[in-house]
Amino acid sequence: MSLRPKRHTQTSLVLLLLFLLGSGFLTTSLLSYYASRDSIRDSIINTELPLTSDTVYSEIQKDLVRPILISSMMARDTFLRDWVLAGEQDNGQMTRYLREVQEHYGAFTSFFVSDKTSTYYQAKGVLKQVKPDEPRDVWYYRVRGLDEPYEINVDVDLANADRLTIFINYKVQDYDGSFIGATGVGLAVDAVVKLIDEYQARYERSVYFVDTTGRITLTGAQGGPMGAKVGDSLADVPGLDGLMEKLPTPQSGQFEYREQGREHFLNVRYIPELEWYLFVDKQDKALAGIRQGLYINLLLCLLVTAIVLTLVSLVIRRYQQRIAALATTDSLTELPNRRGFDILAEQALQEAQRDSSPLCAVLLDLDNFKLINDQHGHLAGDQVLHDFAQQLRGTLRQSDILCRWGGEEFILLLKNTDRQAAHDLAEKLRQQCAEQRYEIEGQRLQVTVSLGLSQWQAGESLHTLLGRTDRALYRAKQAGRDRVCIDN
Ligand SMILES: Nc1nc2c(ncn2[C@@H]2O[C@H](COP(=O)(O)OP(=O)(O)OP(=O)(O)O)[C@@H](O)[C@H]2O)c(=O)[nH]1
Repeated sequence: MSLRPKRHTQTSLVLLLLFLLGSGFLTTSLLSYYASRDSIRDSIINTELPLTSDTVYSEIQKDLVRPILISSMMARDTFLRDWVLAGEQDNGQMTRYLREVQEHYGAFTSFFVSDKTSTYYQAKGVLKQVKPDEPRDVWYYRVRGLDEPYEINVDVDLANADRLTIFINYKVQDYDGSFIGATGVGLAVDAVVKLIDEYQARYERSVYFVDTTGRITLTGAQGGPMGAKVGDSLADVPGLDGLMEKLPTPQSGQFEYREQGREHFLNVRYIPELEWYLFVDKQDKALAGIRQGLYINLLLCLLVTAIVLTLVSLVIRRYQQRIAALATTDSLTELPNRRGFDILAEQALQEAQRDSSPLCAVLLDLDNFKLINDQHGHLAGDQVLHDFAQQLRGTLRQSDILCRWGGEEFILLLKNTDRQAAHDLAEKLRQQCAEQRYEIEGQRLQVTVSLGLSQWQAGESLHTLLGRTDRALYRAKQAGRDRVCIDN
């Protein structure tokens, strides 16, 4: 015998819980993710990057701008100009002057080129004569035609075994403003590259310089963004499309862009002395960290939701089964009640219809039960009912359906049982009951039972079958009780 509870209430409750827990967890996880992301982004954009940029800028001031100032000072030096105007008499004086500047200010090289004699002076003496058709001297003739007072040029230094050098080439003019030569100092590029590497290591940022046209002018030893080299244009560097969208031509400001799924924060600052832009680029790692935190968080929420839902559905299912059992079970005899019988009988009738198997119904009614209650009390009556039910259950097969029909009346559905077999069984039950003695409070009570029996006819409804069975029972009572009557 099985009584199955319906599942749809449980499913909708579980779905509701899933929705509530899921949306709750998702909302809190996303809110905390966005809050931390915004605060990290805010701190990087508004504090960290500008601070780094300021620091790098001030170091640049010291390391790159200082040579410009020195060169500017040399160009305005009265000794230098007087010496040139006096006809460049004593080379030793100029050489000493350049050596003093180089040593005192820690420059890599120092030079003066006279426009009148085309002589290239440096700290160790006269280096050579500059010539317009010599490719290495192009810079000089360019400086001569400059509108601005100076230029910064990255070039090889003949005086220092052709080392790559940043030259500050300053125009020298006499007291009337006529061009009389070019002077300045040089800074070894590898020293500047080392400086950039130091910034990058210290601040964990990518630091490089770009000129006004977007061409990379100076990078660390590992190159610029995506390994780009000096001279490359940012627009031509593969993978920087995100940056180019935000910043087609260099300009100062804060920018955010994506490169191969990675978030970048960029601070760009114009250095007027160099006419270069300083790029300080931070590839975000903190945001990737909190994004990973979000995924772990969501995974945990999913796990908790799954555990909670599993537990809840187990509990619900258990209680549903309990409630269903309570609703369909008679508490005194622990047999199915009428509601339980309706479910079981419906299934039994369908089986009989499908298999064309015989099925019999038997109604059992204890005789003169009122007397038991009246003479021995209601509790004794309860005990008799309980013991009678147990006795019946013990005699019947597992497949037989036994229910308490109400009061002192029971109903029995016998599957795969024809009228004759059912009658034999009913007779056996009647005899058993008549022979049984119920031990209650020291007394041995005896009851008899009347039984009405009928066989189900194909296509017949449960209601009709029970009506016929009830009539058979009535006849058994009328005929004097303690007997079995079969409906014809
Ligand atoms: N103790 C007890 N008595 C019950 C219960 N249900 C019904 N009864 C009693 O059973 C008695 C049935 O009485 P009647 O319907 O007159 O039938 P009867 O006395 O058995 O007489 P017949 O059925 O005609 O043989 C009533 O007194 C009910 O109160 C129950 O759960 N416990």
